[in-house]
Amino acid sequence: MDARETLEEYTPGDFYFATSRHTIFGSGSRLTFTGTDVPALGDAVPAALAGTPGSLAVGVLPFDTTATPGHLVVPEAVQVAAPAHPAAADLPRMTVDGPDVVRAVPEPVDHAEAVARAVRALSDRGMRKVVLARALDLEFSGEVPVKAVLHNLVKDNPHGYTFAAALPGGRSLIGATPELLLSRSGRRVVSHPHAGSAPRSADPVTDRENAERLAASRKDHVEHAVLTEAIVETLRPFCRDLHVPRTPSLVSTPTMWHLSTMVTGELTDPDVTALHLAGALHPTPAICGSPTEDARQLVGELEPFDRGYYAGTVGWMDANGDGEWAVSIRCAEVSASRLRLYAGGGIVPASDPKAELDETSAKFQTLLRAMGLEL
Ligand SMILES: C=C(O[C@@H]1C=C(C(=O)O)C=C[C@H]1O)C(=O)O
Repeated sequence: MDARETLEEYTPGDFYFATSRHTIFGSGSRLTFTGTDVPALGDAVPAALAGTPGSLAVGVLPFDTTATPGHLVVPEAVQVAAPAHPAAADLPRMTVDGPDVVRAVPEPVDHAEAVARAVRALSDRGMRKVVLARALDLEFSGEVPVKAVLHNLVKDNPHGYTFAAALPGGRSLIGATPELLLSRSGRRVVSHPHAGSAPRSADPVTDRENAERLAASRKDHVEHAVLTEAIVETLRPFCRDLHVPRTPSLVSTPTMWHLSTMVTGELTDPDVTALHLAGALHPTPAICGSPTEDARQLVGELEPFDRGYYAGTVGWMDANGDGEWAVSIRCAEVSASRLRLYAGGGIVPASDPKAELDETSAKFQTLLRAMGLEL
């Protein structure tokens, strides 16, 4: 089956994960693992897969792994197909009828106010960074056309990780993220953290200027360094060799510019699985902050919703413990006729509330474009 056929076959409830290496498609569920104890999930999954070569577990971990259950399944059927791109770029766009209602949660002015409070809290509490998110709630007259939105997301995003995964209660998580939390292939591990952002522009001159301003932004480099340091600190004890570029690279998605750092390492103990490592890294300062516990607390104080599976991780693992776990951002949770879309940004002492509000609006574009919406 090629990547295009897997996309045609997809129905909500299936698992779809398109990367530049392959497209993983899982349907049905032979076994389900759910729970708030991530290390226990990390033990149960390889035990269940052992002895069944070629089998995979796929699924999601939430932002708050202590409050919301991780949800993993062993699909009845798994296809590992070729990458969706470049062929997917030539697919026709699917039409998505617009929603009847769009509601910002919180109102944009209140998000900017929360950012201002976060900046004060960082200095009062001696913290380095917190990530604040906001949401858009969309209500459709019928079922949300998840398949069409996924199709357009795949078409629009040649790089990164474009995904759809089942959540408890018949819900789905769909999105296209550029950020790799962790992949493991044998002893080789890779993490590709992203922090520091600027919007893309249809005008090439403005687009270049935005990129150059980001590359030169002290504030964004500070935001990025907090993240990379945390990733390196967590991975170092597991690795006998860790390669960390000295300076971040400028990378882009169709909607955003980012600073990113490709961290690669060699595992000391080959029995440490991809899920184990993803659980150790999560929640990184890309989506939570630093120090982690203080940031988690501040997120709870300032955001008027539960993040659910946004800012968690989505991916797969095989019987050998190899796998890929992407950071679940640029995504939406879908339940029947409702869709909640999330976007957040890292706040550091030098952050400006209006710029942070604009950054979340730009990050919403990944999903909004796939729905044909201009908001
Ligand atoms: C939190 C999000 O994105 C994260 C935050 C970034 C930032 O603050 O610059 C950049 C990339 C992501 O790690 C999101 O898209 O919702």
